[in-house]
Amino acid sequence: MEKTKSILKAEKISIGYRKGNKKKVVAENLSFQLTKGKLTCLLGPNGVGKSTLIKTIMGQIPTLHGDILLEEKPLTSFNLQELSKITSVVLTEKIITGILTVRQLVELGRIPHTGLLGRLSKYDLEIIDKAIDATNIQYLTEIRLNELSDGQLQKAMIARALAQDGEILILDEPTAHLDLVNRLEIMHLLRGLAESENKAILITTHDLEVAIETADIFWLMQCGMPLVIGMPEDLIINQQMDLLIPGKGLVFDPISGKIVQKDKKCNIPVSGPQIQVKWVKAALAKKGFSQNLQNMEIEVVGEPFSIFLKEKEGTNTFQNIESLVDFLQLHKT
Ligand SMILES: Nc1ncnc2c1ncn2[C@@H]1O[C@H](COP(=O)(O)OP(=O)(O)OP(=O)(O)O)[C@@H](O)[C@H]1O
Repeated sequence: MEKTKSILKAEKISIGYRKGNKKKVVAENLSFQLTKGKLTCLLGPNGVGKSTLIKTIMGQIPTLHGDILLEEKPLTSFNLQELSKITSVVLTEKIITGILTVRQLVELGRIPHTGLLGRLSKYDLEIIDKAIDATNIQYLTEIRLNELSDGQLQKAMIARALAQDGEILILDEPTAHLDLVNRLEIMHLLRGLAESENKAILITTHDLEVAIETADIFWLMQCGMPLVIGMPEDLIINQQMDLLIPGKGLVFDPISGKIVQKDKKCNIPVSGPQIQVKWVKAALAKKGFSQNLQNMEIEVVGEPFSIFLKEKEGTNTFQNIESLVDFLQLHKT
């Protein structure tokens, strides 16, 4: 299959749950396609239906309306074993089988190909080694799962999914319990794997900033609306990131790529080296000094770090941002 061809697509489907003859529609009019070689991130507020969409794409729950096409055929025409050869899934739930070693976990990824009691062939062992190498966990192979950190466990789970060797990899909140360094590492790893292994990778995440840095494609999901799809940078320029923030006094700041409080930008003139100016302004904005410092100017000098607060009455000098903020709070509020 060509590198950029979509492997899975849907046109105006509805998703949700059936109980008896009652339907609960979670979202409708959803159109999308998953492309090999790309990392796609599904983002949206809590409860909007991301997990429901993921479960539908995995074939765990049927659509309420319309078909999902996998390799041009309806998803419903595949049985579970066929699906597990094409789609590998990493869910958020922690695994209970903590006594397995990392290598044994990765070997489980071959079950769709070997059967539950099947022996691993030379080819299976090659695929397992490749998955371990691709996720950089060679040093962990003999460690038991209950002795791993959350970040290491997540990598082992990704290696298991890679060993399954499907063309689609789906991960539900793969960075949920991780610190910033591990979140970035996992997302860069997934981004690299999408390209080097030519997988279509779909993840759900609430980690907007890390996702902007690493994703090829965003699917933005919002209540009652079709998915908004595009490269994160295009969506930022087209002012569509605010769709992720329903009110609550927050806005997406297209300059920093972060969600910030409305009216918390600092408009006080601050001059000096770029980094120092950025953080002086950030501290003033955080403390609410956005526009209310009349007839004042701030000059920052980098070496040695000094801040000059210039007013009609004279200039005050500070050696750090904290003392500037303390002074302003005491005298200007
Ligand atoms: N098994 C189920 N039966 C009926 N309704 C369900 C079921 N599972 C989830 N829902 C409902 O579907 C809606 C969407 O839930 P879903 O878990 O898909 O949202 P989400 O976007 O993944 O949320 P979060 O970001 O909090 O994980 C919610 O109203 C939820 O209560």
